[in-house]
Amino acid sequence: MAAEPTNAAVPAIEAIELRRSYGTVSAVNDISFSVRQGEFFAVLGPNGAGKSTLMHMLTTVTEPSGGTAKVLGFNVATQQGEVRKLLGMVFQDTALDERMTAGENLHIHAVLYGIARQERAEAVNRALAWAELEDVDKRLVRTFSGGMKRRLELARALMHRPRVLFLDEPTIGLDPQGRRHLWDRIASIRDEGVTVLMTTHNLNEANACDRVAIVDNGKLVALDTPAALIEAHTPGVGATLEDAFLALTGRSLRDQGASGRDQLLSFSKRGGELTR
Ligand SMILES: Nc1ncnc2c1ncn2[C@@H]1O[C@H](COP(=O)(O)OP(=O)(O)OP(=O)(O)O)[C@@H](O)[C@H]1O
Repeated sequence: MAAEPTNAAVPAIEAIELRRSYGTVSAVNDISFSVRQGEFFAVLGPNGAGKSTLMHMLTTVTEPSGGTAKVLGFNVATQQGEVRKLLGMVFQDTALDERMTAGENLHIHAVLYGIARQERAEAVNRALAWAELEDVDKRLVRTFSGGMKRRLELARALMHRPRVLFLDEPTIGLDPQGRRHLWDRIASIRDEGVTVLMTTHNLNEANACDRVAIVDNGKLVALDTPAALIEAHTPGVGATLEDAFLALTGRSLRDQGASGRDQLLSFSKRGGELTR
């Protein structure tokens, strides 16, 4: 079920003065940017910077407090149905039903996204092959490793051939083998012309993207190619994207001032993995 082609000049994603507040907290504060169709785009930021909130607004999960966001020209606040058909998403919390098999999880997605009955079995098989999970399609998902679950989620998100894919820290919690394997799968999406917006704390992954947006305290503080960010913010031989990131966002630990609830939330969002 391929989506209708869109004029190539229309941005894949557009945020205009986008805002979201929680009480007195400005989680996202007047952020504007535009992502071209087919672009690989990373959003980087310290803990609590507003990355997930931004992604949730762009995917119609969270209503903006102000401003506008569009996916391929459709407004996320007023044209949610159109937007949802065009996008795929993999968030940090698994959306798989662990009491079902891999094949059943994919089949349900095919039904929900309107893949025609006669095409479903082939779509499920194609997704299993893409995720390299053909041999375990009848196993319950709760018996899968973290890497297998993440590959299954990604394959599922691609089943209805979305034009724009949103990935919230896609490789977090995986061992180097699992991370590399999943990253190779993500990189293969690039060849198919799908636009990808991902949040990540992994600077190598951000470095491999076409452009990187750096957010801090709900604000967009820089947006450019990795090479241009390094050149502009930490010129010098051997400077890295991590150097540029630290130059732009400082070195203070963001969880330090957070409430106990925030720290627990942040910890559990990472599946119990301590990252700092
Ligand atoms: N549902 C909510 N209710 C209240 N505050 C929230 C809620 N969601 C996010 N926040 C607050 O908004 C701010 C931004 O949070 P967000 O989760 O978007 O950051 P993040 O950049 O994704 O962080 P992390 O890297 O730790 O996942 C934080 O101060 C957070 O505590």
